[in-house]
Amino acid sequence: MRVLIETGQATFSRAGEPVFEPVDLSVSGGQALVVRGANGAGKTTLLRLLAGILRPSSGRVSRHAPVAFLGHLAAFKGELNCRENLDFRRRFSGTGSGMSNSRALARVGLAGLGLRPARALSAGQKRRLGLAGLLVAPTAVWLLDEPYASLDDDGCTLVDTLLNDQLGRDGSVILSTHQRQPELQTPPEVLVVQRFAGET
Ligand SMILES: Nc1ncnc2c1ncn2[C@@H]1O[C@H](COP(=O)(O)OP(=O)(O)OP(=O)(O)O)[C@@H](O)[C@H]1O
Repeated sequence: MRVLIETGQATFSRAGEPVFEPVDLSVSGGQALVVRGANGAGKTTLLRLLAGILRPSSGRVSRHAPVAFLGHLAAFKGELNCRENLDFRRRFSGTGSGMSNSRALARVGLAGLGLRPARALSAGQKRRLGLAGLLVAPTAVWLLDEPYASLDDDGCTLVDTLLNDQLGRDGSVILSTHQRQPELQTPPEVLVVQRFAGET
């Protein structure tokens, strides 16, 4: 299977010091990678590096396919309603056509909330809207930071289903999680991010 995203000895520095020990990873279509590590180890930083939001201060990050990043805080405009946010996401991503708004909202359990401003959604509903964003603008690589956060049991099962669907389309998923191990048809690889230990 084709490699969709990879790194070679990649790290990111703040104030001249690497956040985490250099990371080598390679994820192909149909593969999932779970990123683990202690609080502050650098999981979010690594995912932002993979997304291209940050640039590596040493080593390399190579993206061979379009990526979507879903962070802790959903990147939605609070004053826009759910449908408008999904329209924005679709236009902004420029990727191929995905689900319609109404189908995506129904898929994530937000049917009937299309006209509600994003700021008026509960924490879990905001996470679900983020998932809908992945469905309206499909990409080969999903980078998900704590995708189970704020979700109820049904929401967590929904995440697992969407992950399995993505892998079934030969997409890739890289996700961080403290809460639970994803229940996937093919067991994911695990990468433990190690906080930079300093020069020895
Ligand atoms: N904008 C920033 N400015 C300065 N330091 C930052 C910034 N963002 C993160 N850090 C620091 O970088 C380190 C890694 O943070 P990061 O959020 O990547 O960790 P994490 O592994 O995702 O943590 P958690 O499990 O708590 O979510 C931490 O020490 C954090 O304080």
